[in-house]
Amino acid sequence: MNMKELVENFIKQLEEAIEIGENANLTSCDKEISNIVITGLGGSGIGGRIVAQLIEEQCKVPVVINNTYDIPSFVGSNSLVIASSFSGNTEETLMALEQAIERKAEIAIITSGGKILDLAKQRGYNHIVLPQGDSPRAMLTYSLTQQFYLLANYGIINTNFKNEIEQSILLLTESLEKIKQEAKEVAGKLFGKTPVLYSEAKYEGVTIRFRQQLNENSKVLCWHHALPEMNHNELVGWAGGKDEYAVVMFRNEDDFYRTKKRMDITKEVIEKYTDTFIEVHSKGSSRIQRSLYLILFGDWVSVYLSELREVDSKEVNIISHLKGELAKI
Ligand SMILES: O=P(O)(O)OC[C@H]1O[C@H](O)[C@H](O)[C@@H](O)[C@@H]1O
Repeated sequence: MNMKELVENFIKQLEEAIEIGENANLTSCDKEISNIVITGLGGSGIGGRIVAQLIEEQCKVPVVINNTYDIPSFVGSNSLVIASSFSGNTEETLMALEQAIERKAEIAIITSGGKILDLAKQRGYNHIVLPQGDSPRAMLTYSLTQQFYLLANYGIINTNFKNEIEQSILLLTESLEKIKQEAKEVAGKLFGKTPVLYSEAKYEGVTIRFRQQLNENSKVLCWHHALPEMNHNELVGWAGGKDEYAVVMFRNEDDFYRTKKRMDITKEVIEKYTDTFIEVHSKGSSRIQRSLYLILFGDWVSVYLSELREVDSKEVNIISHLKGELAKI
């Protein structure tokens, strides 16, 4: 499947992801979990980051997102370490996992195969197996959904997420044509420019996902930042702004009221320096729904922009080259 077909499958994947989670064979643990580390890279790390933000209101223990070889020194026998790797062979994730095992953490794994699945089976760790496929970033629906199932298994969150994902499926199905149309328009405005992506802090994971998709699918450089922090540094940097930069600001009905005002003022400031400032308003009655809405929107923008740029949205040859070079060491 090409990337466009994979993005086209987003809603279907979500349905399948629920089924996989429902049928997962998970065991509970007696330990009291005092902290959680979600470790993974790229398309497999971002699901954890987004979910960590989505559960903020009900999760009573700290959740740390880890995107590197090492794990934080606080990880110990009362930690839950969730390792997410679609291929199951990403070296950073495997090394972080080894350390978590040495520290006797509770381990849970999300993967479609590879070394990590072998390890999970050998050692009897809780694991959820995703369907085979390619491009981990096109499998986000699965890895994100399974994060919820694992967290619910350990009693970290309640099971309301299932209903929320089902509601999201309805919302996305209803909104799909509008999402695609708006995404196409936004891609047209981003074409030939450097995208700059903003959102409120609690939606930063979703904005990072958008950046990653523009990087890998559209093959463009871009950056992101979140409010209010952006107001305390980057806003000043806009003195060096120009029309070459195109801003996309995600706006959500649950953005904090003071931050909404900040967004309005930020827009007024930035519009003095660039003629492209696009506001995208999410839809949905919950944060899960709004997040999935924006993720799908961003995925479509990345595909449409790749078409305008006449690049293959799926290939990531440069990453394969990098991995090849690393394999020689
Ligand atoms: O999910 P994994 O197999 O661990 O892959 C993690 C990352 O690896 C590579 O860098 C891919 O090009 C990325 O698209 C992917 O997200």
